Amino acid sequence: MKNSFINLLAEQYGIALNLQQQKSLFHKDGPGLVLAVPGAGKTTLLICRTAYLILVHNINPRNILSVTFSKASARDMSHRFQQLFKDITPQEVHFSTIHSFAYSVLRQFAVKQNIRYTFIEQEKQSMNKARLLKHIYREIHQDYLTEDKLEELSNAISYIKNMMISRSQIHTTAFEIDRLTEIYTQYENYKKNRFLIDFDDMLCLALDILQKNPSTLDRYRQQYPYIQVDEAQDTSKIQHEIIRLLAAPSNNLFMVADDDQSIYGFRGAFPEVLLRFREDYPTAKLFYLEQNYRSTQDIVHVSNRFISQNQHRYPKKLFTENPAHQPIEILSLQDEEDQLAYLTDELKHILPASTAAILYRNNLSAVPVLEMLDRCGIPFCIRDTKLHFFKHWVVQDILAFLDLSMNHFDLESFERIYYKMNRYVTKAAVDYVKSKHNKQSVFDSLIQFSGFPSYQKERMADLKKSFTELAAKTPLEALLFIENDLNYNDYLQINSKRLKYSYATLQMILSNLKRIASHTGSFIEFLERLHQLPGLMEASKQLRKNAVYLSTIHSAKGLEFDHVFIIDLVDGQFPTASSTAEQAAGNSTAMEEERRLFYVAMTRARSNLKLLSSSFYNGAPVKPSPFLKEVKGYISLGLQNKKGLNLRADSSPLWSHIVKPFSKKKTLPHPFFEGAAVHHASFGEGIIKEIRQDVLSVDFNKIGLRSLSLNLCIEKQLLTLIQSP
Ligand SMILES: Nc1ncnc2c1ncn2[C@@H]1O[C@H](COP(=O)(O)OP(=O)(O)OP(=O)(O)O)[C@@H](O)[C@H]1O
Repeated sequence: MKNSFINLLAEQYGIALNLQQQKSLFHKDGPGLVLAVPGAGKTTLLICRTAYLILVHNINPRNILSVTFSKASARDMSHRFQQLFKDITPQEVHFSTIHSFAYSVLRQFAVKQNIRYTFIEQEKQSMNKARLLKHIYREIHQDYLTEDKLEELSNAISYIKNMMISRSQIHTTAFEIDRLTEIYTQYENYKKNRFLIDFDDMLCLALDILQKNPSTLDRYRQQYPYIQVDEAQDTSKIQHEIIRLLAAPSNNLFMVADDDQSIYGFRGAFPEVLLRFREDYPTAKLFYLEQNYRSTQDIVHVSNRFISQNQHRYPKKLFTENPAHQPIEILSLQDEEDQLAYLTDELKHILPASTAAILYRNNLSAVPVLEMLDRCGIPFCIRDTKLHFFKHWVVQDILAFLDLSMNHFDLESFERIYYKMNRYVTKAAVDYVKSKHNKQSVFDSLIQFSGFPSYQKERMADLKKSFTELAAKTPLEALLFIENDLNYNDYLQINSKRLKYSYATLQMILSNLKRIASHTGSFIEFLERLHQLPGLMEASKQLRKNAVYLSTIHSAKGLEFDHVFIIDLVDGQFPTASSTAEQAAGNSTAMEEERRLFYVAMTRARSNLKLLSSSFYNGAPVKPSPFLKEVKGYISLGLQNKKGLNLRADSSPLWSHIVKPFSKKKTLPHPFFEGAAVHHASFGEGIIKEIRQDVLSVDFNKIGLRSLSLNLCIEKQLLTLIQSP
């Protein structure tokens, strides 16, 4: 029977399962855990096993509960099953998320009890989740909750529920949200009294119903004697609890997971269940899928070595029969500008564009990339919707500076920024300015305010002058002026801790703004661009064909591309500074998750993997990500194995083509030379300090030393020669 099913799969459906896949597929009764590597055919296995249970064991599809973590995976499984096996049964074969199973439990219960639950996430609600959390936060803290802090709070609430943390234990969590227990309690009370539920309440309520109603639990157990779980590494503690309860006592539980791809710790994923599966189910069978069908040997070899450094994992031997293609490339570029120029150049040659993806750790990295791709006419598709950059308060502050410079009567902008410039403007002075609103400009009111001593009035006159000067500047000059001359940078640096932001993040936001500003000639153009980019981003979601894919690594899970570029690989960004600090203090949990994240990123690539770092980031010198050094070592080991040579990585000729600085590119003919005075369309005047192939280092009068792509300057006619020295 078994053999004929395998033959049927091969002959009729064109699926030649390997021996490891076959072994796990034949596991029918009792607990089984399949540990798989990336691209090993986990989903292939699950849909084939579903067909096997139906065809060979005559199990009614209604009696199989197949669940996975995300809606996208459930849809993918369903689609793939339908494509292959739709003719094997007249019954519908279901693949769903655990949330959707929990919802069906809740719905049936609610109908019986005559309760009407409403989802609080729904936008139409007068008090939806976001509004409610903002309201509670304001009541408790007398302060506004920003969009990114809202996301953090929302994640914290989700984590508490998914990890089944009791209210009395909330204070033990690591979230940096003051009075979290109080916020959580008020949020829960508000919902409870109105039969409102959020996404994770479905899980809490379903578990509660199953625990408290033995007859209901029994009914579900009888309906689903076979349970299959895909992506089990992403399953949270409460989800595992629901599954554990349902599967008992027969425990016909078949879980497929890659513990090395568990990257949702912050949302409550609980892969520990996998690590102690044998303790929870002593009769459990363990299976391995170690053959990768996706990537070339180079990628598989390096990824395998890299992930093996984690301690808390099931050791696996990732291998592939795919050929070697070309070694992974590590590119050390000068700065982000250089990185963008490199990407543009590479992407021009990749056809169709949809075979390429640009992946990043932090979704702020997307901003300059999408701006550049749009400018260069390269179509892109961006999946992540939670990019708060354009609404961020730092961006809003900068816009208020610009607005006030253009309209000295703009009281709203003045109130937003007056205390962010270190100009000692008192509350009484602000009240006076308000009382004179519409009659005279805010600056004239400040100069006239009788409560100020004469030296302070002089300062106010200077401030007026500064804002008049500001209005005459180019957008980039204006941003630099706000940062430095109007002390906004100092404000960010001094207050970042109090505002619970890392200063590096705030700098990155300013940096992104400057990059956008550098490509615009006037305030209006700059404002229009800021307005246009979120719209382009939204519209890009519809584009998939022939568009480069931009994604955080988290959102790229499960996807694969011929060409993968992982960008911004600098120390402190990836791995994050906090994971490095925690590791130094003896706790490697966060660092292990960073490593898994990097592993997920590398294993998205089929054949071309490029890892990009830079020497400067946000204007400051940085070190490359320590992950790169490690990867370099593994690449060279791979080369040694292939060639049977014992070469030192940094001296071998083989090595030199792996570390390929961008500056090795051919440059177009140009009139520039070191020492020449030049004028740049955005950065103004400066002196060329160095020309190394395509990298031009210019010391600008206004912004200091910058590295530019020479080719880009020539192509876009950005740079002109002023005079010889
Ligand atoms: N036995 C096999 N022979 C040939 N190709 C296979 C086999 N099993 C799976 N594949 C192919 O390998 C690729 C990866 O399979 P699948 O998407 O199921 O992997 P996965 O384990 O879910 O990957 P990941 O976890 O990295 O997202 C698919 O293109 C699939 O068709």
